[in-house]
Amino acid sequence: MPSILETPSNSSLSSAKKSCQINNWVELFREHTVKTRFVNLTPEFLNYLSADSIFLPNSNCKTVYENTVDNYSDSDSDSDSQSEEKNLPSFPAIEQEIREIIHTLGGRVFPKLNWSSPKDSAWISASGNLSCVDANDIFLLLKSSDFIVNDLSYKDEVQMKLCLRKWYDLQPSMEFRCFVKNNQLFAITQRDHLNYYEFLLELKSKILYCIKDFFGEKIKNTFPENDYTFDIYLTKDLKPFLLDFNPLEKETDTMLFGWEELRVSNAEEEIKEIEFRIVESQQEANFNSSSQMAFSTNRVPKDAIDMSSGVSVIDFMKNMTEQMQAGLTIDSDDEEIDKE
Ligand SMILES: Nc1ncnc2c1ncn2[C@@H]1O[C@H](COP(=O)(O)OP(=O)(O)OP(=O)(O)O)[C@@H](O)[C@H]1O
Repeated sequence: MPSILETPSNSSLSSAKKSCQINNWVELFREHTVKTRFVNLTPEFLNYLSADSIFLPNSNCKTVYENTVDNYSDSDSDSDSQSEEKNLPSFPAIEQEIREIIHTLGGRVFPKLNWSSPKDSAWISASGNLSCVDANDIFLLLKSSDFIVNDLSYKDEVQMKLCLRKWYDLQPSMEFRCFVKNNQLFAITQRDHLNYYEFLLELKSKILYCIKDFFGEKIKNTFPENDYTFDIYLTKDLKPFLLDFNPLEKETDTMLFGWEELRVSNAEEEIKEIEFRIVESQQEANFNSSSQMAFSTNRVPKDAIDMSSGVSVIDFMKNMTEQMQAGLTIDSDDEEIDKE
């Protein structure tokens, strides 16, 4: 499997990389993707995101993370922390815009920048996933993620945006990554390649048919590139929704395919058969999980968490767990994407 995070070899962006920015494609597929809003990010805010240590801006709203740190503060350190607060950056306009968007999108959002979500930092949030109910939830996830660091490395070349998408409790079994070369769909993989979903074996040919149709009717002549990947979510009625585009480049995760297999695949000729891979047994899922553990490089943030109050990561996690057990997790509202 290719490594997901690779430092760009040079700073110029490929055409596909440009087109795959969510702010560049979402309008083209408005009817076929989830509700999305954007916040323009200022240079000051980008500097804050790029700064090494994890700290939250001066703000009125508090996350579980901040409450945890506060719990550890004793009275001697209170005045110190008050004077530190004065030096913290603050972004009231961005926070206000985020609050309004969260409200418009129904109270919970999924955050990402131009290309990436902070999926490697879900562990730090109280919910254990990427759902955010206020601005500080978003800041904490973005500040803790290596994928976001990678997006920020392009900040001098593109206008960086914070993208907020309406939150849905998606079924990982129904997500598929599809590969396009020379404007032809030639391969599809189950996106959650670490789990075996027996029911997919029976649905496989229907799913293939749905994705093939959707590609031909909605994507092929609309997306302005010839080589790329797209991610599809199928509702329980097998209605396709677009989740994401990525360049057909080595930095994109290829799940059940090896990069070399895709690279050498000859899509110059007309594709007669699309290769569709799903996990076919529990043993295969176990094998994929153990390989993922062995080669994983993106599971924890690369920088140690700099907690100025002196709370160790272990104490922090312990306290976080206690708070979660006390009921601070966000409940699912069972909302389905097909109710849109
Ligand atoms: N609106 C949403 N609500 C809830 N979960 C979502 C939403 N959008 C995406 N997800 C989940 O987050 C995962 C990652 O989403 P997305 O592809 O947008 O992020 P990414 O960082 O670009 O990932 P990749 O690098 O693999 O392309 C998806 O596979 C899906 O499970």
